[in-house]
Amino acid sequence: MSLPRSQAADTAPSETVIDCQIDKIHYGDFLAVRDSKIPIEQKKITGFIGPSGCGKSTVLRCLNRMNDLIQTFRFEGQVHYHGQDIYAKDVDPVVVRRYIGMVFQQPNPFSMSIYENVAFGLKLNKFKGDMDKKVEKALKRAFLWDEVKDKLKASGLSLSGGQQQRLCIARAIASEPEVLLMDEPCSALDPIATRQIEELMLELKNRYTVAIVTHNMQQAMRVADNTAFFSVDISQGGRTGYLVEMGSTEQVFENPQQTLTKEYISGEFS
Ligand SMILES: Nc1ncnc2c1ncn2[C@@H]1O[C@H](COP(=O)(O)OP(=O)(O)OP(=O)(O)O)[C@@H](O)[C@H]1O
Repeated sequence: MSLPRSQAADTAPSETVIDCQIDKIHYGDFLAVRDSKIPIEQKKITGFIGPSGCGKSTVLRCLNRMNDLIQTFRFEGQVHYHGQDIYAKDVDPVVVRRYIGMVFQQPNPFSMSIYENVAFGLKLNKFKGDMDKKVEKALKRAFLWDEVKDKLKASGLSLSGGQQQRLCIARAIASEPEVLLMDEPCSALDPIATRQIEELMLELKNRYTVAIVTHNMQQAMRVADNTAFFSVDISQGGRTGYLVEMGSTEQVFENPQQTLTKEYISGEFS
């Protein structure tokens, strides 16, 4: 089974690559997210913002079925990747994650060499071509090659936090996904490493479609083309996240349509 992928050269830049319609997401009996429609546009960075617990990470992880690994997780809705529902019965989540890769909050290189970290997914996918070339290309695209080219056999864990996160990005892009999901990729990093990752994201969007969860609104403003603002509904006695509004980052920050968005943004900036 394979999933369709964009022919980048002959598609318009604003094509929707992932169209996510969430009706309900439960963890056990807990309704975590409801009624949210989130289109992810090709070769753009989409930022997810909102208060703690509003479901940003849950929604992001839905986009490549990463939540399937949680036993209590239940999804009602559809996530269409180029029109194909990735939650359909015959779709293998492992294949989904080959097209839609993920980078986590804590840099999590494997306890193996820098080279092996990048080659890991390729070996898993039984890549038969020139591995050295692939590893070099991924490390170059992750802006890490110059810093590690003379120590590829050193442990990935010997790198600094920022370098480890760039290594994880290299690992994620080595198998050429189309979409990269990033769950607060800078939250464990200092300001300099954060800035490097932000610059890298801006470069990556020339080749990849990116969605990022961030707590940092300035970061969303710096990197995101589109922004989705989520909030928490406590009206029924629960704490259920939902999408309040989504649009271009400029529109959401400068001309929000919803009072909740206005209040959240002005609260953060005043
Ligand atoms: N594995 C899980 N089991 C049970 N509940 C969970 C699980 N993961 C998340 N939740 C709950 O789902 C809701 C949404 O969590 P999520 O982590 O997606 O929110 P978030 O907006 O990313 O939060 P934060 O900004 O604090 O990281 C929260 O109430 C959280 O407690």
